[in-house]
Amino acid sequence: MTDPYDPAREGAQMSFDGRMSYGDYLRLPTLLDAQHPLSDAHDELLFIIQHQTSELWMRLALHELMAARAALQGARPRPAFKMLARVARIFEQLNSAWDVLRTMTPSDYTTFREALGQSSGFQSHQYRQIEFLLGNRNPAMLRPHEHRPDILALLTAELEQPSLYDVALRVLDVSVPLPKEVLNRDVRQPYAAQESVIAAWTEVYRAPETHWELYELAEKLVDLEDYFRRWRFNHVTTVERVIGFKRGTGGTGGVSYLKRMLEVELFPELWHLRTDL
Ligand code: HEM
Ligand SMILES: N[C@@H](CC(=O)c1ccccc1NC=O)C(=O)O
Repeated sequence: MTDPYDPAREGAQMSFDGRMSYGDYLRLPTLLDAQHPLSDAHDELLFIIQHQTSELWMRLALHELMAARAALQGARPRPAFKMLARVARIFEQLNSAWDVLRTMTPSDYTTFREALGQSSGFQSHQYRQIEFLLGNRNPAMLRPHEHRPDILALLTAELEQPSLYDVALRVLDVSVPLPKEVLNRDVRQPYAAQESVIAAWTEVYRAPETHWELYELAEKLVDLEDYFRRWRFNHVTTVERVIGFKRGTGGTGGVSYLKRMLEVELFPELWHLRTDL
């Protein structure tokens, strides 16, 4: 009879006394001690893990987006393209995650919804920072964070900086000059589409071979927004499936609020230019 396989014979490390192990490096004790359901409902753990994993992916998305913006500001477009492509994939990951959550029926959710009180994804500061960074800016969204000066400071600092799209427009301006009002706008305020910007991006799309990097930048942004729109759509559809037209725990109209958010255009001119190309 042969001995059972022992990975130690081929060198697998088996002793972690005084050595950093997998769990040490990944801080698993902290990570796996952060799930505290407030009810006895079976599905509450799914709900918690779904949100915690989403927040982890959002953390990575922010890391990539901030680096991509810095790379564009530093005239390093190629590393920025790589990071933007990764962010689109992160959103794809978040999109697939809805398939797991959708296994929770309205009957399952009502067993613990009351335990959530007035908490809601509406108060996700990382989500709000992603929106602000991409260019969907509304200072009113700072208010739910007023009780947390540290988070408020992060979000306010984000509003003070040009958004990813503001930076993309400055890159565009180097080859296709834009009006001063576009470049010197108050970056804290919501962005409104401009005819002059449509005209500038149209030049890029009419001659991709002349403006190859701008063309690539534009398509990376469109790709990212495409995935982001799918996330919003998956969210609102799941919400309607699970709570119908009830008001949200965060106090908004629920589905009506989320449907309104479907109309947001992050990089409006990149979509508008296509009609007359
Ligand atoms: C059964 C599952 C879910 C339900 C019923 C639900 C419901 C809602 C509702 C009704 C709102 C509107 C705000 C309010 O009044 O509460 C909202 C906002 C939000 N939810 Fe969810 N949600 C679910 C899952 C998720 C998941 C998995 C995430 C991932 C992080 C998420 C993130 C958000 C975010 C970021 C907002 C703010 C959106 C914005 O302001 O544009 N939600 N959700
Ligand atoms: N707004 C949801 C509650 C909810 O989904 C939620 C609650 C706490 C933490 C995250 C949540 N997810 C997204 O909004 C509701 O109205 O049922």
